[in-house]
Amino acid sequence: MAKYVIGVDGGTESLRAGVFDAQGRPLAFASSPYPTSYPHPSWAEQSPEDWWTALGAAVRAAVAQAGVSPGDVAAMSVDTTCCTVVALDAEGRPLRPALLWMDMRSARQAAQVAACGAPELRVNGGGGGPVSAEWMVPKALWLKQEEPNTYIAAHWICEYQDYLNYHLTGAMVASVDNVAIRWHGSDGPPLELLRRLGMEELSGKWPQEVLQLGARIGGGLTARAAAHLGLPEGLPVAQGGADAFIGVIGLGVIAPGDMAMLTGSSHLHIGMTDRPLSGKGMFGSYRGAVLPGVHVVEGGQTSTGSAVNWLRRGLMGGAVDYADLNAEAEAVPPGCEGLVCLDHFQGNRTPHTDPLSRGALVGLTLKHTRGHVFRGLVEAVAFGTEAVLEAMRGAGYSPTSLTIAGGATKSELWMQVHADVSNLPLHLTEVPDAPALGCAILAAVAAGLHPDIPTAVKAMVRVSRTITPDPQRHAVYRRLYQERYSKLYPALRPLFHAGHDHAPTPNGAPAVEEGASGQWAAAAAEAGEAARQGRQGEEGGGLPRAIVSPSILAADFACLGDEVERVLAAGADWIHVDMFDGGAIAGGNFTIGPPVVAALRKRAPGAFLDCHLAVQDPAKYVEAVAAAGASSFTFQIEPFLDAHTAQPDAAKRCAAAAAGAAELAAAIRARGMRAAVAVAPATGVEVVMPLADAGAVDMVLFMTVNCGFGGQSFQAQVLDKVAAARRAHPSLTIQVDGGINATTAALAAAAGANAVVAGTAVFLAPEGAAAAIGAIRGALLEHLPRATAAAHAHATLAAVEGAGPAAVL
Ligand SMILES: O=C(CO)[C@@H](O)[C@H](O)COP(=O)(O)O
Repeated sequence: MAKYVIGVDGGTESLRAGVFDAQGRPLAFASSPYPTSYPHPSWAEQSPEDWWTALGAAVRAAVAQAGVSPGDVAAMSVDTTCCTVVALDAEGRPLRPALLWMDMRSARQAAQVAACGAPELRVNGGGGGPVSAEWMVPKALWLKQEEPNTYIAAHWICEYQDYLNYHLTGAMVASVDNVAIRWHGSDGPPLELLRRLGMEELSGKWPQEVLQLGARIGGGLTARAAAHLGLPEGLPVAQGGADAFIGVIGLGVIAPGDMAMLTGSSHLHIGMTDRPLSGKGMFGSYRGAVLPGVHVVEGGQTSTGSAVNWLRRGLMGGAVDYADLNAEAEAVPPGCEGLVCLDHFQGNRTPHTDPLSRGALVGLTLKHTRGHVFRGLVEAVAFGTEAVLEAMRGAGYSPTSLTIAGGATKSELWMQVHADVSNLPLHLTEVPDAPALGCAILAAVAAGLHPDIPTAVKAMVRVSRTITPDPQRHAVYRRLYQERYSKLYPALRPLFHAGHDHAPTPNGAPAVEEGASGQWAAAAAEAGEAARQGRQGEEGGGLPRAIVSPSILAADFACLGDEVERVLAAGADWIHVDMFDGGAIAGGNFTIGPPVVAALRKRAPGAFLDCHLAVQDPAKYVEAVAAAGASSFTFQIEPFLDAHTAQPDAAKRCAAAAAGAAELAAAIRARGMRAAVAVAPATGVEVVMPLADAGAVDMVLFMTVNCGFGGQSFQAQVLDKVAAARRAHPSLTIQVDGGINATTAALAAAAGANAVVAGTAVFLAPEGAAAAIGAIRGALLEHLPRATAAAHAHATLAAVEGAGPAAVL
């Protein structure tokens, strides 16, 4: 009878396969790096085909090294990074590279998800969020908003995990683990959440079947997969899950009260409980993420190993090794003779969930040595874990032990300090490769070598050592924690947040997501800059980006800053600022001037301020509006036409108006703003086309109501002008403004508008701004691709026939 099992850990940079016997003893391991990791220079992406290649190489090598015959292998299982999202066609072929878990492009979408207030969000932080850009829904929403063609074409949107299992077995299934922890799906698909985001269709793109860990997938290995791995066709494949959570099984942490602490550059705390819990400062609980009937709580620290690595490499240039640092730190008494450190070098994941928090060394004197600083950082990490545990205790979860794996197990000092600070015994297990062993356990269950996961864990995981806390040192640390460490963050928070609390990043998204490495944070910042300038989707003449710009004319002016923050958090792309001078062109309404724009810029430094000046003499305000911080300056064309009323020839009158307008547009651009021209409903499209043809403006705004007031009815006849402009300019940003809601946005998008201004429908939405923006954006995304595809076809035809853009109107 076949007696060996294969566990595969699909990590961030490589994939590692292990061959184990039914008692969990490893026979061999083999790793295979992904041949072309991060093929895209700016983002965290991976090629799914690389995963497949690496899987074949690692499994073959591990089986060969173990010296077992393929026929002696009873089953296999795979874990992968979680929230590495792929878009596939119906045959499982990737439509684009996968978005790796650490890809932070979806920071704005994460803020949008968090702001929608759906009941499925309640599991985290006692309902207070957060939602990370790492997770499935923000990433899928990013695809929908930024790459709508791919999103629409995707038959499947799923995880790295699901991709491999599909190619192994031919069955497209999801893991209960991923679905519960990162898809908001403890109780089935999060339908209300998706509805509020205007993306109900996503649940149809997800795998329809969700399997328990250890369940057999389909009919086992297909002939193609068997040939690729060198294993028998039909070999059972067991459902796996997220690497860290499968690692928890490999550590034997499955019973209520158990907690695993996975250490590396960061720390992850994953605990089991027999009842659902929710509280401030912790993630979860996730029902059944590992075992049916068991709930999982989660906490984390972003900078732990990376903080000591910063000291050794960053500060000391790697000139000292850890053995020396450990020895020097051992000689320093607990409390480091007055030095207390904060471990938030890359922000804090839990309990504070504050991406702006930072590390600190407080109480330095000239007698402190590098041994003090090293110990201070180790103590800070252990205190940080205590803060995580304290939040969990507050929610009703008190772990009885910590089972530890990863980098911290290499230092006796670290482990003892952790035990002493938390006052919990620390267990180490025999097999440090916990994720691969966790998969092997699931495979053993699928193969029938053990009847269930708890029995398999008992047979395959063994505690090799326990570190017990010292009561005296615990008492010292308890006092230090209460009197010093726990006071550091609240004291320093105002400093970390100074100048940041009001939208440090584009569109209200969090500045730096926890867990983002510098490279990815920089990429996110770069994206933010593109968002601020409204540049996405415009390069290369592609599909123009869908833009929702709430008009503050419908906001409560008594608390304008709060109102703007509210719609930014709800997912607004731009903020539309109507600056009317009270004249005829503004329908007699006198609204706001540059000082208000300056105040908004201060409050929302990263927001795109889309300023529309319905004024008789726009040139007069270019300086002041630029100085106030506007991102774009839209002026009406009518004053330029009025200046040439004496000209009887209509064509000449248009040309003269266009020349004057082009001069103004150039002055606007020279002051660093985008230039746009607006057309009243009664004004013909031919007046502004020369400006667009000459590339003199960045956007054309077709007013769908007469300027002046919000709440008017949409004038559908304007759409003929929109369609004409779109036919001539497939990639131009074309905006409509007035009477816009999800229904009229759909009409406008079908005609070719990609940007919409909506006041009443967003600020006064009874269903909330996030749902309103989501519905409007959904309408744009649904109808825009066909309009722009037709425009591209039309433009191509016109070019082939030798006609210029103006001729195709
Ligand atoms: O410029 C204007 C009106 O003149 C618009 O920006 C309105 O403020 C849009 O408001 P709703 O029609 O969406 O309420």
